[in-house]
Amino acid sequence: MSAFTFPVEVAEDCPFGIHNIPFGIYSIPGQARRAATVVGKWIIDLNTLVQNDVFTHADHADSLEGVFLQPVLNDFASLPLAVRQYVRLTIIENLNNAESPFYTNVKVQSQAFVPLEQAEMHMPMRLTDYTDFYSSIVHADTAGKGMNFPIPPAFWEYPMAYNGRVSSVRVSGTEVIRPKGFFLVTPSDSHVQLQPSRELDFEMEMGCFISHPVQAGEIVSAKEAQKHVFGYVLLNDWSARDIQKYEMNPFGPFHSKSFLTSISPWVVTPEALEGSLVQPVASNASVISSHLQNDPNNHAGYDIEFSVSLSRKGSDPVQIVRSYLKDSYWDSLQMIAYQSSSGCGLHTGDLLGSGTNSSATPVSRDPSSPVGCGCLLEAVAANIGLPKVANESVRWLEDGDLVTMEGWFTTPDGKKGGFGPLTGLVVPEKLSGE
Ligand SMILES: O=C(O)/C=C/C(=O)CC(=O)CC(=O)O
Ligand SMILES: [Ca+2]
Ligand SMILES: [Mg+2]
Repeated sequence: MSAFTFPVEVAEDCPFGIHNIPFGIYSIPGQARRAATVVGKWIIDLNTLVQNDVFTHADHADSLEGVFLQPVLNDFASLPLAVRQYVRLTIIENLNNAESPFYTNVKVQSQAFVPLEQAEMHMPMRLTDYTDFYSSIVHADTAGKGMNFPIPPAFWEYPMAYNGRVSSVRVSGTEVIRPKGFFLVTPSDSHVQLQPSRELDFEMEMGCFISHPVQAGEIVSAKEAQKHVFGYVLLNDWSARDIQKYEMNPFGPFHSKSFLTSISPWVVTPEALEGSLVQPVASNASVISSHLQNDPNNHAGYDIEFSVSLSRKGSDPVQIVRSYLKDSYWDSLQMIAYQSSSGCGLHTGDLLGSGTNSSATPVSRDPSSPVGCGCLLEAVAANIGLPKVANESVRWLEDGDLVTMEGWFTTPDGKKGGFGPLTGLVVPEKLSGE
């Protein structure tokens, strides 16, 4: 028997309580990748639950055969919402029942539970498309000043976006190789040179994975978009500001953002976020296209607290950023609606980045407290002093910096839930031949 006993122990600071039940892809040495959820310090292998008849619903059980043996969650994500909700609720019910096979069945006990620290986490989805949006007024205003782009009129009309590079989206823990790009070595130079970025940055974002496709030619309204959401991950849109400043004229970002985008491995469902629903985002109260207008009773205005911590030269991590999703001007349902507007269609596995999540930084604050900037560019542009790390002032990311993002919310039982950490270690650029 495993040490998985009733009642499940979930530490105060653990992101994975009984009502979170995110979905992810894990492996242990010698075994293929497969689907799991997580509670406390335990991975729960989902196919083992299928094989041991935990999911018995007459309408849903058949569709779960083999689905959790896939190396990505796309097949699960494309199942009807009722099936996915049934899986989550059945797991919660079993966790709360001392007589459940989770605690009493020898096979389930010996095969379903894997200590989290023994598992390697992988990309949860096979990505089909990746779009990154622009939804924070504070970010658009402050970072815009840093880039010499005032907030454009379109910002207030729809959630603006650019197309990202699918193959550059990688799971948490992937090293951040310092990117190279073209920019002036000194401002007086007449030509740019290909060189390693000196202004490497992070962007604190949330990613939304699509479940049911939107057919080509079909426009989805924000009011109808919820049924296309599979779930959410944390997303770090690593950005090279020197490359970006040169290349974003007049096109969108290219090399400055296409080297790596990291995501957290656990996909948190909209159901887990229901305890965090607050009011619809601010754009709903202004004049916008009717198909972008949210249903006040079915929107994605969640109260999620984000943080970014930085460790430099192996120092203790220092929380340098704290921001809130509720400060966004646009929500993920409006992003789905806007993405669909051209008739391009959406696919199971499309990833929509929220855009940098920033909140106001109080004018007078303790210099050691985190700032609201969702990226370093904002702090540089607005001359906001970040808390010191390893007794040093922070401007841009240095080789050896470890960046950790977190996102916390309230699960439907009123307890604290989280995404789990999203990390990336900055390593030097590769020299030719390496
Ligand atoms: O021009 C700016 O203010 C900056 C634009 C971006 O960095 C693009 C982007 O990734 C948008 C975002 O994350 O909000
Ligand atoms: Ca971004
Ligand atoms: Mg990126």
